[in-house]
Amino acid sequence: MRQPAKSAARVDVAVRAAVQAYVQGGHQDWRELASFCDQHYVRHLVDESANVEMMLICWKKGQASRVHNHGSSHCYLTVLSGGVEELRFTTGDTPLESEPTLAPRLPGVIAATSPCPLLLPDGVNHVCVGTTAYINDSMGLHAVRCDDAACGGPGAEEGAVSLHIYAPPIRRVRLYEPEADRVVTRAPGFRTIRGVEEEDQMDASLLSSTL
Ligand SMILES: N[C@@H](CS(=O)O)C(=O)O
Ligand SMILES: [Fe+2]
Repeated sequence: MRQPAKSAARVDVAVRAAVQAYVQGGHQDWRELASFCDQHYVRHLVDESANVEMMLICWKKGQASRVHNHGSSHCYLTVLSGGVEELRFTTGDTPLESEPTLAPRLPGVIAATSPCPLLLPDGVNHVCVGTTAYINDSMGLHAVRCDDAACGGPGAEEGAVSLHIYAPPIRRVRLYEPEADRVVTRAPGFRTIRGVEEEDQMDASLLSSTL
């Protein structure tokens, strides 16, 4: 992230203030956009500009993101309902020679390289309602999961809903797949954009609206 520290600090103050005002205001309008999918977590774009994008992510219990980066963006994750667990990873300092490899045939997939670097666990955060977590690529990678352990044990909620603000919008992510020994580059998709369903994204098996 090539951004002066002062400018990053201004973004940080502005985003946190806006999010906290929204949370403290007890707004419920996000519920109109929130819908879940049985197969995987889903992303709903609320709005975007050249500098920032805002989305809701709906997680059923047990659903998780794979280990990923955030395409050089600032990433703010605020839980609106339920709770999620964030597992952090680093890849260590060793530069790794990587070669192109077979990429999965899924929408948005751009390329894959092998091997997958060793993923070193770097902490666990439980993000509860009203709390904001922050990550960028210089801090490492993460995988997020919704389960009963995340916050407060079994609840009546169907799962969790989180509000994500990425600055600038994320156009490419890297997905780390140790089981396939590869790193996949993908353009992330959405289940809905400003409340309108993305028709080509409705086949859950294509993982289009997840990373
Ligand atoms: N960064 C992920 C959600 S999370 O795991 O932070 C996404 O945009 O889909
Ligand atoms: Fe993420």
